[in-house]
Amino acid sequence: MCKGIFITATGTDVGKTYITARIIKGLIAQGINAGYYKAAISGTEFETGTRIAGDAAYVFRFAGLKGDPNQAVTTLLDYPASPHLAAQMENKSITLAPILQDFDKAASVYDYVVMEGSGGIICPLNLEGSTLMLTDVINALALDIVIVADAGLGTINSTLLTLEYARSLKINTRCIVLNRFDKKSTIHCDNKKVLEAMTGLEVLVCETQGSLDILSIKKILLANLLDSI
Ligand SMILES: Nc1ncnc2c1ncn2[C@@H]1O[C@H](COP(=O)(O)OP(=O)(O)OP(=O)(O)O)[C@@H](O)[C@H]1O
Ligand SMILES: C[C@H](N)[C@H](N)CCCCCC(=O)O
Ligand SMILES: [Mg+2]
Repeated sequence: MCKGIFITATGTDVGKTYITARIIKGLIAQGINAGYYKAAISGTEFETGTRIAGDAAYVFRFAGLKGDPNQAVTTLLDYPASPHLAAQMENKSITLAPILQDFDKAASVYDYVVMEGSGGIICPLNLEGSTLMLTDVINALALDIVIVADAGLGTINSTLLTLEYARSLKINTRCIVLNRFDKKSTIHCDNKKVLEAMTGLEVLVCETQGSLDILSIKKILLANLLDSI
């Protein structure tokens, strides 16, 4: 039975891909057949005339995943905007069914799927006709989430807002990861303490150019796997 986790963040460019890659690599190092999936990538790159889903390519390369990274993404969009807008610009319509099918396909290949979100927890995938929000996908897949947040000033507000929004939609948060964490920073260390106290969640850290230690991986994810035993 496939288990999975959804990696969201307090916004775009916060480190979802960076952390996702390290989670998958850490799981594979534990002998778990883990893989990657993303519903929509906006802001593709071109290499020798081929459109590349950059996030997926980075994760496949870093975690040593086999196959075509583009196949791990349902909708590839060129323009670096909210997926709903980037899709409109290409006359595409992002709908739920293909996402659920592609996640199930990933679940048939891997024992554990780490799904990366787009932007932050509130991200429109389609605002024309049938509205589709990223949270609709999280709920349809019944996935827990990990919230990636910057470690610095402002993260108390943005992390708690993200958490409260998830809770308002009955989405379960597994833990928080403070990214670009500097253990010498008074603010970063206090942010970790405050968020632990105010949320009751594990607050893990990843330093700049750093990784997640295996204890963190076990705290976040193996608990999921243990649930299924
Ligand atoms: N801990 C870190 N140390 C060094 N570089 C980092 C770290 N976290 C993120 N980065 C870099 O910062 C940039 C943004 O990170 P990333 O691409 O993971 O963000 P994202 O949340 O996935 O963005 P998007 O919303 O576009 O998917 C990337 O170049 C990434 O390699
Ligand atoms: C283009 C960017 N790198 C991401 N792929 C999409 C970010 C969506 C942000 C939506 C918003 O909150 O305004
Ligand atoms: Mg990303």
